[in-house]
Amino acid sequence: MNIFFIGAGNCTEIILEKMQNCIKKAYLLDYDVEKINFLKEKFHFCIESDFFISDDIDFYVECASVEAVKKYTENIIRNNKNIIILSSGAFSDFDFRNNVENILKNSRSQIFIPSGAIGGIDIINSLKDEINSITIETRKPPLSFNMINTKEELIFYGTAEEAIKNYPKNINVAITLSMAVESFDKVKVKIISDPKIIKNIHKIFIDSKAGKYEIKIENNPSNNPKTSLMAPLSVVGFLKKFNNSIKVGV
Ligand SMILES: NC(=O)C1=CN([C@@H]2O[C@H](COP(=O)(O)OP(=O)(O)OC[C@H]3O[C@@H](n4cnc5c(N)ncnc54)[C@H](O)[C@@H]3O)[C@@H](O)[C@H]2O)C=CC1
Ligand SMILES: O=C([O-])CC(=O)C(=O)O
Repeated sequence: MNIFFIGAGNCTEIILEKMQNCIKKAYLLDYDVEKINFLKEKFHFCIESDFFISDDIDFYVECASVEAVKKYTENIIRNNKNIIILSSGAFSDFDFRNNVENILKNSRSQIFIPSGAIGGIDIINSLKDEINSITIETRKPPLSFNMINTKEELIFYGTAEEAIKNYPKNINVAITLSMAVESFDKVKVKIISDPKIIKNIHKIFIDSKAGKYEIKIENNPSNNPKTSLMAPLSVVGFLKKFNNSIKVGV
């Protein structure tokens, strides 16, 4: 499999590590050359690259930033290529979302938004219109927010759209939930900076006509304290099962 990675940071390193037996060529794009050089040293199949489109590439994988998603997605889907997007926060921008949806009407591309650092998307996919409200409470150590508070602090309460504007590297999960439920009004977000914890904890509360659901996720952080290890692992899980004939949990 040949993969073009947008972003050569923490998540890309974890995906490369876990997929090294399945990847033939990994093209790396990053404006930080040191990150690229580090990964080239570590994995012989990595190639530094400017952005390009080619039939040689099986998947584009974005592990960079909301800004990078906005910069590269249009070109990828106009050229009928598939992309996996971790910085799902980009979809909180109505104009971007609308443009992407219009292009996809005449494209063979598929955009895959992995469950990332959370779970419960299967419940939302099943219930959809039955859902009244979703709340996500995200609790991370102060370092994730570049804070040094010594007492627990509620640093945000509001909509998913406002949350990602304020915390673009910490709360993509709220936009993933909004995309799953196809509504940007139903998801409310609480963000807490908590000095007592060392994990990234997400609690998701779903109130629906079919029942009530509470999901608690206690993620170990990766080398980037903002990012839970499960986020890149969700991309690995997706890539490994993409070609399976039996798909579980769809
Ligand atoms: N959907 C989810 O559940 C989650 C999403 N994320 C998101 O995944 C993304 C990657 O996370 P990490 O690997 O931990 O971050 P990281 O900061 O370690 O790596 C990102 C890399 O992308 C590069 N980059 C950013 N914008 C770029 C651009 N426009 N052009 C070229 N290079 C660019 C940076 O220089 C950096 O090397 C982040 O946006 C993060 O917020 C993280 C955790 C969970
Ligand atoms: O990794 C996490 O726990 C969540 C995260 O950073 C995000 O959604 O952007």
